[in-house]
Amino acid sequence: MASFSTSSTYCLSKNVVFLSDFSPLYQFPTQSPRRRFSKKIVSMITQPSSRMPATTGSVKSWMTMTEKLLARTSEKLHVVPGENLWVNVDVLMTNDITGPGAIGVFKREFGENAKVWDREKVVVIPDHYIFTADERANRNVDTLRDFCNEQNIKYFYDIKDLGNFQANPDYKGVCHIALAQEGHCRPGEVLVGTDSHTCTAGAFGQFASGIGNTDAGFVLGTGKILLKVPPTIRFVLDGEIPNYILAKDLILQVIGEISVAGATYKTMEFVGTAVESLTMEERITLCNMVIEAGGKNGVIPADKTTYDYLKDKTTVHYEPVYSDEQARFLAEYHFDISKLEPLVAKPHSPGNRALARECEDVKIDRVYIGSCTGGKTEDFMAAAKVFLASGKKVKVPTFLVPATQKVWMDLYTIPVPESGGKTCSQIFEDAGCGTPASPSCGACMGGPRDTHARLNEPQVCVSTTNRNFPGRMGHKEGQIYLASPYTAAASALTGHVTDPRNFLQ
Ligand SMILES: CC(C)[C@H](C(=O)O)[C@@H](O)C(=O)O
Repeated sequence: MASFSTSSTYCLSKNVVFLSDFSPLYQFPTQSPRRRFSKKIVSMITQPSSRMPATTGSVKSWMTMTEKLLARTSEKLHVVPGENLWVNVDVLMTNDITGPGAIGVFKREFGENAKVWDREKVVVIPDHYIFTADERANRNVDTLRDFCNEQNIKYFYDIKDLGNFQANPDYKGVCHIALAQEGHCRPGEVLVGTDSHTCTAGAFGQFASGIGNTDAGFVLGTGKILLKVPPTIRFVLDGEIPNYILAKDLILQVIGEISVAGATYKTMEFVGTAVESLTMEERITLCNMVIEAGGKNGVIPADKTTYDYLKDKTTVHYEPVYSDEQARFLAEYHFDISKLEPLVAKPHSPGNRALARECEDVKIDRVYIGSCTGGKTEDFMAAAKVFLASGKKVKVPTFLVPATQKVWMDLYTIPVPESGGKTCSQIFEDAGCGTPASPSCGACMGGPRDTHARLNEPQVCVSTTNRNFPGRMGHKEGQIYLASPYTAAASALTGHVTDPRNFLQ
């Protein structure tokens, strides 16, 4: 278990309560690396069960949200942490990096002519290495296209004209944000994807988790996945959020507290008045980074904010679930967010938390605003607010990579509050930033050498992305400071890591 710092530097009246011990149940099964799917198992789990779970008995069993989500989707009345379940998947997402591998497993195990279990539940989103001349990267997108055509996949967000993303109306961009914007994230459901940041969708009150290609190949064939029920750690974030703090600060605070292994194979459930006050895009940021603490999934109870966001995005009926008041949590952490200060994660770990104001001697070479974590409309609005408040120009190259086409469009059309009607794009131009680039994961994960904004030199970058491991954005000696869009914009204006309060107060 992580060590729990009680340092007052972070000014939080926090306490940690350990509520129960499930530890003997976390043993991972060992598997042969060349496991092949047994025909018997496949047919056993794909046949409808003739035996319904018992409904008699007077003992009420309390469950957490995640336990309820997994119980419902495995057709059980009650589940406990550590239990292995065959879960029915509502949505399987794959992208251009992992999709070809998952398709390969599916074909190998189910046969060249096999059909996916449900053509409307597979969502295929090219987004990572798109705007590149790299032949292997281009081939990956072609592989996705061939498969989607062959299988008649309903939701394939294709791109053919790499020279002009706008000529591709189907193309969306970063998969986790596209999933949300296109209405594939719904409370009460199970969404899995071949990308570790699939946990993002937990913001909608659903079970969402990244899976490997072997599991994805199996899901493609059967619609089922074998999951061990994770125990839940509850994070209670209370207090009014100061106007210089964003969800990125909240999650950096949490990861800094519990470490990058502090939630390994556990659910991170976020509640409290601060969480309730977050917009959907901010909730997305919070859940997006639970994997950086090892979390199996992150989850936020659905509420009016969720339902309002979904109103014009889906007509699918969904049923939210909530943790019982008496549910058993592995531990509970309490944070008073009103006292939080802007944070960064220093190189080379998302858990390397520091106060932005304590890093102001760090000279930087560039700033990157983009990715599933920090490339949403509200992230750019936040950066624009800082540029607007300063009235100054950036001192270092500042790269802007909108997550999706919709975000890109928003930058050119939505007026920034209190700007006299200016859009983000105008404010960025006035501040001397780069032009918003074609939507994709861009340089967040490095990518081929010709990727826009890739770190090709051993430079220091302040970034709104989610990972700062060595080599993550390209160069293995690059240094990445993870930060909120406020802190990233403030740092761009000074050329040093900078606390945004220098401009926002
Ligand atoms: C491409 C994918 C395998 C990878 C992940 O799973 O996390 C990427 O999205 C990332 O953020 O590092």
